[in-house]
Amino acid sequence: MTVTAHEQSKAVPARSPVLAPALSDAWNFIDGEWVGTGRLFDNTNPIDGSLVSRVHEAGRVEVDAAVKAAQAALKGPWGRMTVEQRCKILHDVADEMMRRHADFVKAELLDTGMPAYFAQHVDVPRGAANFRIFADLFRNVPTESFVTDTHDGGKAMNYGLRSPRGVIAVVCPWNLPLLLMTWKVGPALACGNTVIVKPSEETPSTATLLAEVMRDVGVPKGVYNVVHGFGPESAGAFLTEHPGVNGVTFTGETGTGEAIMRAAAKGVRPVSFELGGKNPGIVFADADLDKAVAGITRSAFQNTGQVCLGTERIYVQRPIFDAFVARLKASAEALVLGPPETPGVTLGPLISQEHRNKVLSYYAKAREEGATVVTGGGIPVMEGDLVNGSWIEPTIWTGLPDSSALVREEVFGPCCHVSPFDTEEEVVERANATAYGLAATVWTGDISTGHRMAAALDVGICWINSWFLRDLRTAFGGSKQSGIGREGGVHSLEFYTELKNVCVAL
Ligand SMILES: NC(=O)c1ccc[n+]([C@@H]2O[C@H](COP(=O)([O-])OP(=O)(O)OC[C@H]3O[C@@H](n4cnc5c(N)ncnc54)[C@H](O)[C@@H]3O)[C@@H](O)[C@H]2O)c1
Ligand SMILES: O=C/C=C/C=C(\O)C(=O)O
Repeated sequence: MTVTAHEQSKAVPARSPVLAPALSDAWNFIDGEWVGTGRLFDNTNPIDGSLVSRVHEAGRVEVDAAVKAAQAALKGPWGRMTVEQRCKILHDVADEMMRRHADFVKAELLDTGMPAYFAQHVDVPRGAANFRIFADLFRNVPTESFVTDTHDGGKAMNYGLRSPRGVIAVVCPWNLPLLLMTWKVGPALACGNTVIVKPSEETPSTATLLAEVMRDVGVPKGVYNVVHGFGPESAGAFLTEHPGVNGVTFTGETGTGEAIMRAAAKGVRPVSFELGGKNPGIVFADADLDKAVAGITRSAFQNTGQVCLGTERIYVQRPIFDAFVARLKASAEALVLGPPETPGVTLGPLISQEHRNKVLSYYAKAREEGATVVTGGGIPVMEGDLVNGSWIEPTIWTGLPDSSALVREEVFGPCCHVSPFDTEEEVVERANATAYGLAATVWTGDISTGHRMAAALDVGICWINSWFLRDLRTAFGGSKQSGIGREGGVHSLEFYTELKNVCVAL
């Protein structure tokens, strides 16, 4: 049952109730209005399984309404704004997000259970920065121009003109919901597009809250729309199949990317994909051991291993292998599991019981394949209501061959396999022997080694003596099955705009 705009004005509160206590609803946001459907699914808190909200699943009707609203908005006040006005309003969005920092943190914690400091210092501020950086950048990007000699001895002038691509579908995962959604919405809007966001069914809250922000700062109706639901036979599929969508930007699993690519093939619509990974972490014997252990602890376990850039395959040069494993074990065992706002907590739960079952199946597989369990390997003992959460132990294995599923497949949990290597050539070959190519982190005391490794590794992003250190002006994306295209800085223009060449005979 769709609630009409007229009924909504009576039925729906001025603010969406995402932050109200349990049993509140998360609504779709279409053409500046909250839209309920009566088809509700539960959004639960992974720390204890409690109900966060009931979410209105969008069907074809709501998706179609969102597409029509987004198309109309391209021709309305939004489409007529000057670049300056558009950039100013995106700064207003960022300011309002930071003013409501506590609300965004709370929404993100309820959906994901991530430690509060992570949402406070990474997820939410990066969400705001994703609007500022692209607003500032696109205001100042030149287009190319060439003078051409013509056959008759004259000249012609060529210049580039960029225009928005149109209606952009933004399909998002659950691991860093606000950060990853705004990473797409920021540049899409800065380029003058309109968007329809399909947040993950696991994490609907911050996208809904952002709708309030958009409305409160005066983003015209139809520019930012949210449709809730699942993938196949639900809002995700309906949106990506919709002929009125001019481009699909997606972050998520490689298999889902394949399904979306098939949907986008109809009508030859472009895609921008940030997909899965099985990223190597490589530690040379000359590395600063303290920094390398701290870095790999973050890259393997931060956000309970639910970071696409995380490292589940660690290669350590043989002379320091035993010392490194002992130090990493101590560091993993010092992580503190618990609810987001408990002081000292560094690790939250996995996103859901379903995802925990998947990760635990890999923990079982590691044992079957004869891995040495250095630490972890199971479910931690939690107290009170937390026993109903999707908690899992950070886990380190050694002793598996490179052919093992654990070393080849993305687990997306707080775990890594550590293996010794002898030479640079060997580790490059082993690191590259994967279908994925998202990121790598290399730890070495010799910067020349670092540069050689960066050039030799088949990845879109290579960190040397660092990890997840981001400058939003740089290219971001994966090679091989980890993605299609690059976003970040001016690279985002390639997907979010159409570039037209104008040739003028002089
Ligand atoms: N490369 C990157 O930058 C990056 C960043 C974050 C996460 N990831 C990847 O995301 C995955 C974890 O996220 P996830 O489990 O939410 O991913 P997922 O692919 O299961 O879901 C992502 C989104 O796609 C939707 N979806 C699912 N099937 C669909 C379909 N057939 N059509 C349209 N939409 C569909 C889901 O509802 C969700 O909103 C991991 O593989 C991780 O590596 C990659
Ligand atoms: O989980 C994946 C993290 C991706 C990070 C970004 O997209 C980013 O930092 O822009």
